[in-house]
Amino acid sequence: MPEMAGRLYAIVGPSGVGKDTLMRAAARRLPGLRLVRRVITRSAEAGGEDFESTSEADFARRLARGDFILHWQAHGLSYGIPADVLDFLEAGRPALFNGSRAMLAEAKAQFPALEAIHVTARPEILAARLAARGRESAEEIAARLARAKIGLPPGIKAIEIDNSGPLETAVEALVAALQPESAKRSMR
Ligand SMILES: Nc1ncnc2c1ncn2[C@@H]1O[C@H](COP(=O)(O)OP(=O)(O)OP(=O)(O)O)[C@@H](O)[C@H]1O
Ligand SMILES: O=P(O)(O)OC[C@H]1O[C@H](OP(=O)(O)O)[C@H](O)[C@@H]1O
Repeated sequence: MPEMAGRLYAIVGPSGVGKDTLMRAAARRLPGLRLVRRVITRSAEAGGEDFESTSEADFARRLARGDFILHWQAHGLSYGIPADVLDFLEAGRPALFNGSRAMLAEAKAQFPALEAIHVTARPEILAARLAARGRESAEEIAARLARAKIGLPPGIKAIEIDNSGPLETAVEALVAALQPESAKRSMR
């Protein structure tokens, strides 16, 4: 197994760029990598990633109790990263979560060693992928495409991966980024 420290990684980028697909492919290549199962106030029937569905009221209760190490809102939904990810990091295992570009400054303030991985793809490719995935309505897809342009917050450094082309090319870049020495070399 490739060498990996107990580091926390956030994969970010516009909706439909392929974050979940890349995460699953990287986990198949790196058996020690922990993929974080997010808590989301989205219906369990939505499909897509493996997540824990909850209500707004339950999310708020858990947030107040300190159950999330990071949390944010986007697309009218609340997202939480469960605190049990700390156990994996403390045990020296790396963990990767699907994050939000908008919360990266806050996440880096809280976890200075956090590595951000920014995945991009050309706008027409995003539109085609969201339509083909079919998880959202046409109206929701339009809102996600409008948000695609926000980019990274000013001053935030990230490893850049273009997933406009074949999936395998981006998977290789992600696997390299998740291994500390290569990650350092490709930092901007
Ligand atoms: N390189 C690629 N080539 C072709 N299709 C791809 C590629 N990468 C991802 N896809 C497809 O694009 C769609 C969106 O991917 P995915 O759900 O992983 O995106 P995401 O970034 O996690 O989106 P969201 O943030 O909305 O959850 C999926 O149907 C996936 O199979
Ligand atoms: O636009 P920004 O702030 O980067 O991301 C906001 C949210 O959009 C995506 O949500 P989902 O996975 O489609 O529910 C990301 O995973 C993130 O949680």
